Amino acid sequence: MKKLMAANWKMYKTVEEGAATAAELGKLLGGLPADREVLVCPPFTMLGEVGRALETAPGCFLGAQNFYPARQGAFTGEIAPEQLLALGCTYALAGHSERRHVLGETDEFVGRKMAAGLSAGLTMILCVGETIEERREGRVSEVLSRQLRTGLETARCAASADRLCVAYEPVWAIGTGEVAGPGEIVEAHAVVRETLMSLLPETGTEVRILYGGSVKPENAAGILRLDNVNGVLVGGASLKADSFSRIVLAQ
Ligand SMILES: O=C(CO)COP(=O)(O)O
Repeated sequence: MKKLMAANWKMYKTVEEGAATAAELGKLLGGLPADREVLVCPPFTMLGEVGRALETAPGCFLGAQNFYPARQGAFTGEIAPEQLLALGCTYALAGHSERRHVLGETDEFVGRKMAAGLSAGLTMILCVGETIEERREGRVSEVLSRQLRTGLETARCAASADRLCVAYEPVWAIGTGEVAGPGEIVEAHAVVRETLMSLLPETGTEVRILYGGSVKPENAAGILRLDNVNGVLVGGASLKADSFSRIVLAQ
């Protein structure tokens, strides 16, 4: 199973800055090891330019951070999965903690996005993770299995392992510099794996599970060696080509 090294640029960069970072990244990743794949999820505005800059970089894919779960229609300000595919996107995120907690997306809405994205032909990354309060209350596995169950409920029939990934991103580790400890990551990824195996008995063992939350060049190699860690989803440290390429190549 190839490790997926994913960048989430969130709401950062102008078109020019994004294109320049992607071009630099393409050069730095010339010798991408055979067991790694790279994904860049920039803001909508620069999908075309970033896609073009990464076109010649082998093993690099383009992803969207979000979309609206409908084919087309009167949804002012929204973007459809088909419009992303037409721009060269093959991946998209759903259920990121910032969308759940800042933008109020519910488990049910995340489930609709998973179903719409998968049936349109995108590879979907379902993001799950507990808040610090939920962890203190001992509710990590309850929260993760609920988010996975509702996220995949309507999407299950369309979810083949090669077009589904899960990202475990503890909310308290995102953008805080406080990376989860190895024990916490292994435990949470085991819960995700078990839940996937019960929801998708045929393919649950093959779904890649990424870790996200304060991944840096200094801690990436250690995280990537942990059980059931099949890649990383990187925010802040993915914004500079140099630091993201060091994460991508970390051994
Ligand atoms: O939210 C994240 C990736 O989706 C993680 O962000 P940071 O790497 O900045 O903690």
